[in-house]
Amino acid sequence: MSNCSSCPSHGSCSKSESSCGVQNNPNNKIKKIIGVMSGKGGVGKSTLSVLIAKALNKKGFKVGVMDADITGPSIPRLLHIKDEKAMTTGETIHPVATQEGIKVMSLNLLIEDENQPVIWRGPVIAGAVKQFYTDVLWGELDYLVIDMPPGTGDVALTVMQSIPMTGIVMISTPQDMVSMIVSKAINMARKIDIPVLGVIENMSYVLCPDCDKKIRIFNKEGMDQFLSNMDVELLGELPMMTEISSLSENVMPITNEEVQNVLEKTTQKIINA
Ligand SMILES: Nc1ncnc2c1ncn2[C@@H]1O[C@H](COP(=O)(O)OP(=O)(O)OP(=O)(O)O)[C@@H](O)[C@H]1O
Repeated sequence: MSNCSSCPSHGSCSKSESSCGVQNNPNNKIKKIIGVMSGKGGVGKSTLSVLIAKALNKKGFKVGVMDADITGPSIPRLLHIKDEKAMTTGETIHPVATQEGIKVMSLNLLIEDENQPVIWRGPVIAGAVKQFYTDVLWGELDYLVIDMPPGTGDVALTVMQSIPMTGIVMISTPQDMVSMIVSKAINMARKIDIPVLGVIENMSYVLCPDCDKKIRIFNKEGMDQFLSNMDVELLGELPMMTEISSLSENVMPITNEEVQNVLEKTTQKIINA
């Protein structure tokens, strides 16, 4: 059932209640929904979804993470809850909460063996993601961070059309092919009228362990050109580093100053969205 008063887009939406296809669960009060998207797989979407959620949680906000990457769900591992299972009562699914209180829903929290593949066709996957919005008891949240499915296909489109998103943070890496595909994702978001809050360039450089020099493997000019062509803000550049790649094994927060700066700028942008 569509319910304008409980919708995160209430007040900024041009649709009437009768023309709205979004189903809001009346038991949930979610203030803002932020998608983390790329268009290209393997660029760090899930990693950044977790880092952004943790940064918002550290600021004292109530945060949830929805793992909409149904065929490659990695959020439970990254948040150290891979052995937990979500409970269901009737048609309601209860999210699993992390130690710091972040509520999480992922297909891997519903299946017995995380190593089993999900061999479903697009519409079934899209239906599962919609259920993560309508049937999960998120309760009161300041922010729901959605780790978007990779690509700009059917599932991403359904998520973007059926969940009222406040904005999208795009993740890219400094490679020509990636920025071309990320441009498609940015154009897709704009066509559906979802604001793109900015781009995080992940794996931008490696820090020399001896002299701290930034070693850039890819051409930086290509990224500058991409940002200006797409008229999109750069939220920051993240180094390629072990502290980030070992997020699923390491429970200690990442202390690197550059990572902190990128997360601070991103969370401020989300808070002001
Ligand atoms: N800045 C970084 N430094 C080092 N490793 C990183 C960094 N960002 C991501 N990785 C690693 O790259 C791999 C892919 O990251 P991640 O799973 O977050 O990408 P994704 O875009 O969500 O992928 P998929 O599309 O498959 O879901 C992971 O092994 C992750 O640990």
